[in-house]
Amino acid sequence: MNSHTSSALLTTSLGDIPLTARGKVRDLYAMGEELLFIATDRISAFDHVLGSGIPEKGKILTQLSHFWFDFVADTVPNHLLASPSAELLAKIAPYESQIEGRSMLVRRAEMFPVECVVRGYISGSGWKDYLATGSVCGIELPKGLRESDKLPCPIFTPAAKINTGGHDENISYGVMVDTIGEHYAAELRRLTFAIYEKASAHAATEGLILADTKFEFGLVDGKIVLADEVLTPDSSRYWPAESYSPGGAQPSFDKQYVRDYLESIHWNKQAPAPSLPDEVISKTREKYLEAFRLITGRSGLEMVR
Ligand SMILES: N#Cc1c(N)ncnc1-c1cnn(Cc2cccc(F)c2)c1
Repeated sequence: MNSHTSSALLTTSLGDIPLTARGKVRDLYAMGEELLFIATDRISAFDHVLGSGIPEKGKILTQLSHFWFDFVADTVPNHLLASPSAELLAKIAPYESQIEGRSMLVRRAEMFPVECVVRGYISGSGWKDYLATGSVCGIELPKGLRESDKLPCPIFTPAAKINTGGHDENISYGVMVDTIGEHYAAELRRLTFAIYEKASAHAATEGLILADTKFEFGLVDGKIVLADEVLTPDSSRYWPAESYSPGGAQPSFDKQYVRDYLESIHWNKQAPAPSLPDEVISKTREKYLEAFRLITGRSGLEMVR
């Protein structure tokens, strides 16, 4: 066990602000209409939270979300709280040093129960569905695609949120319409493509392929807002363009060291997730910092907000 073992990463509450949701690597605390969205240093791989955290991962990914929320602000409003209440600020003040830079104060939104996934390349669950059916989410694709091939045009491949912590389930656009109605389904699809177009173009200028990404939207005062984290390596597949080679899985920009290590120890995924050697931790941290520098153009981890 090293200093970043998972036991040091789990907090159950922030004072009297109740924990309202816990993901693999994110925690959400709620105080009325204001939420505290905390990105932890936890890292998951192969759907398991590992026994070690990556120092500053939460801060790096939060600052990336801030950057991207601002970058696409002219395309879609977001859930960030412009002015948190004095009461909430007072409540979190004792924890500021623990959560500084890796927390977002956001407005409670009525979240759509759909993950809005857009794919510019065929990979992951999309590749599995394509192999099985020749299509993804009911969208028929050209025959003969190789894994990681660039698609003729980006596709919208929504997924239904599965609250049990399992995999979200790919659904057709028609099912999405049945779930949230034609108006919202069409608008979320339009926004998803518009954000992806802007973000993938920016990533490409920095030598990064944004292969796919997942957005979550909600309603605040009846208006659609972009919520959750956005365009982070945890919600997106980023590939280094210089090593792009279709015909197989691409190296993950941020998690390849972790994946290679887990493969090297022949980790049995039914066994408890192992801790990581310090070298894997430090190299992985460097990859997150590199993504931050490339995407934001900022040399250091100075806060965006
Ligand atoms: N963002 C946001 C949000 C919002 N602005 N209003 C209401 N609900 C949510 C909300 C609910 N679940 N999640 C995902 C999630 C799960 C687990 C931990 C997390 F930190 C985050 C996001």
